[in-house]
Amino acid sequence: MNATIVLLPGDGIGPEVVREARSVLEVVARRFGHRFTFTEHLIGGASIDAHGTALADDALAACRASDAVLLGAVGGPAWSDPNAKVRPEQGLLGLRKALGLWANLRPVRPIPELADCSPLRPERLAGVDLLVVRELTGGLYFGPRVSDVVDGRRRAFDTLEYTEHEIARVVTLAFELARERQGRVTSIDKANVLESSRLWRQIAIEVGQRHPDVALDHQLVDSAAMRLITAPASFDVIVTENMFGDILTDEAAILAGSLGLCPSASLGHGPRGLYEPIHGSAPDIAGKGIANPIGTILSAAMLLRHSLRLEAEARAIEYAVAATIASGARTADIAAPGSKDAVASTAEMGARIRDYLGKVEVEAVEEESA
Ligand SMILES: NC(=O)c1ccc[n+]([C@@H]2O[C@H](COP(=O)([O-])OP(=O)(O)OC[C@H]3O[C@@H](n4cnc5c(N)ncnc54)[C@H](O)[C@@H]3O)[C@@H](O)[C@H]2O)c1
Ligand SMILES: CC(C)[C@H](C(=O)O)[C@@H](O)C(=O)O
Ligand SMILES: [Mg+2]
Repeated sequence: MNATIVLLPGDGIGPEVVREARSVLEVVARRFGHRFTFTEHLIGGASIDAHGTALADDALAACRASDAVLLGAVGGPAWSDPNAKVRPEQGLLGLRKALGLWANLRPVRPIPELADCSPLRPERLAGVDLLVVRELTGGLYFGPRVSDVVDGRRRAFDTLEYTEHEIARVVTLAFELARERQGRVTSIDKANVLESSRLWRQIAIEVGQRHPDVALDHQLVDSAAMRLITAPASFDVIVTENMFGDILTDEAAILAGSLGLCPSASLGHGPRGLYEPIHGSAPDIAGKGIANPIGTILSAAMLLRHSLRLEAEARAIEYAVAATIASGARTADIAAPGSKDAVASTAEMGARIRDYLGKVEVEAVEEESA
């Protein structure tokens, strides 16, 4: 197939990890006989420096015209002045909104060989396989906001606002995805305090009534944060509002062993999606060539699966990542403490994954995925 993929490397480690994911996609194209056309654009701080805006019109137009977008990360200390008029994160939020990407899928499935990397005991990690469906274009991120001075005192507020429609579509998607998995949805809210959460819970119940084959339970976000650590295997699909989902998924990433391992897919009504690792620009390690590229490479696999409907190709990447980990390759973030094994750079990890991809038996993977 022919597909146009826009690359938005962004800031910090973004360009380092996107470079590896692009090379992985190029190997997939060669092995499976596709033609992927890549165009690259600036976003975030890099775009502010070049154009004065976090996402220029031509970059957005290219994303709109593409089949899928692969993004690295935005942000960093150079653009973090609280008084700044323009911020890198506006580029990412604007892109999600402009493309209508209201659902963000964040799967977490710990790899057994990496159990040592997690601060949790291995028995707690047994059977963990969860998917967070995070609402992505509503809530505190997009509600009315004010920062002003009243009677000589500074004041600021953000608004957590949701409509019935915004909640229903993302909760419905969570139920549909649960049907393909273990058939359980946990809706996470703060219904003991927030009006928006009480509406969220009512809608979740109504959507649940239309999906009687899927089990629904509700949890309050504070105790859910605890249960993610004490009983992570009790979750199948989690659905939650934007900010809760942001926070809970960084926490859940630690079940996998590192933030650097976790991919995501942002989807709306059509096939076009935005794919990005859940981590940020990691200013503390940027430029050192040591970032873990796996979250971005697995995001590229999600791109193939969800936007291009290339299931066999997506699985081939996932097999290659699993084989690479099984062979002992480790970037610094997933190296066993005190391990004497040579630690792989970002580029070495990418190259090892591509080597395994080169050995995948294309026909066997295609048959298995059919
Ligand atoms: N999607 C995005 O673009 C995105 C996501 C989160 C944060 N951010 C931005 O990134 C900047 C830094 O935020 P932060 O430091 O709070 O979070 P971060 O995710 O950038 O980093 C948190 C910690 O995880 C480590 N880490 C992250 N990704 C890694 C990887 N691939 N390999 C190895 N280690 C990795 C970092 O070194 C750091 O110690 C901020 O400007 C923030 O707004 C962007
Ligand atoms: C950078 C920031 C706007 C973003 C978010 O909060 O959505 C990030 O933390 C994420 O998880 O993708
Ligand atoms: Mg986040």
